[in-house]
Amino acid sequence: MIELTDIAYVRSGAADLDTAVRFAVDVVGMELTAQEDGVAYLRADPRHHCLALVEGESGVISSGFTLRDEDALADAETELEKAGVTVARGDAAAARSRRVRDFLSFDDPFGNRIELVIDQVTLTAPVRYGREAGITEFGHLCLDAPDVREAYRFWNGHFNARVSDWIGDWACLMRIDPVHHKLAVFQGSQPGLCHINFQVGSLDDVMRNWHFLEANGVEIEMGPGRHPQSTAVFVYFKGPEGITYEYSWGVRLITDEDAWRPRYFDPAEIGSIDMWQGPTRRVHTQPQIRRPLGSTGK
Ligand SMILES: O=C(O)c1cccc(O)c1O
Ligand SMILES: [Fe+2]
Repeated sequence: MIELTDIAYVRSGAADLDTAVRFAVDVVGMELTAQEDGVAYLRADPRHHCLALVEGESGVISSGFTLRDEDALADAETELEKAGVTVARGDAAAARSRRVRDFLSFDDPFGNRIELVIDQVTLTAPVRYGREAGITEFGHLCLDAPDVREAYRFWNGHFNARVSDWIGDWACLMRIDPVHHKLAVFQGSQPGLCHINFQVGSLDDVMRNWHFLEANGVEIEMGPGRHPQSTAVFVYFKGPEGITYEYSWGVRLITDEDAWRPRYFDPAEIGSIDMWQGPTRRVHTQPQIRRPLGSTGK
């Protein structure tokens, strides 16, 4: 069993890097921590970055998760290879580019590129948020897969991911620590990034951000609303390069592991995604860039 200790980052291609960076800083409110070799690093909390925008073809490149140490990394490599998963070690330049000491990459059964990293760099300076959006941390990442049940078998079979709630066969919300979910898989025809979530400090932040987004002509994909699963109040919006962002506040913590029973919500029932029953627009997905394993492509 491979123990994911946290989410680390999303790495994503940007055909128009400057526009994507401007949006991430001026609209989403992240800090641009560095920009070099065609990669822009954005952070929302002490992690060096939780979003790396890589100049080039548009689309998600990989999603990173942290492991405890190098023994855990070596064990993960063995376990995945035993299960028939093709795994590649990152080279020094690729690790440096990710601001991690070492990492492995592999594809999930659907082609989502996953990276397991150790020693992601932490920055000690206070985050200089690009805007006062109230962001407190990188909250969760959500992948697409054509078969959500199969995706759960993968994540639960090899990793410490446990389902917190199902939304039919449409979505699986998984926890790797007490936070209701840090990883989710949504049904989609292709592998890809469904959305990236940032937690904000208060309900007021969600609502202020919603007004800010509307006033600045940003496309609201859904919300403000309240998810019945995590009980978080949310708003989804669309940024450049097909990236959907979510702000949310009030995520449920599952503190008694053994007492929690995953619920099953029917996506066809009213209120199953948004208890406030707001209009449901399709959450946009950023497709996965398919690259041969080992070619980290920066
Ligand atoms: O927070 C949630 O519960 C949630 C539910 C459905 C979809 C999401 O993106 C969520 O974050
Ligand atoms: Fe979400």
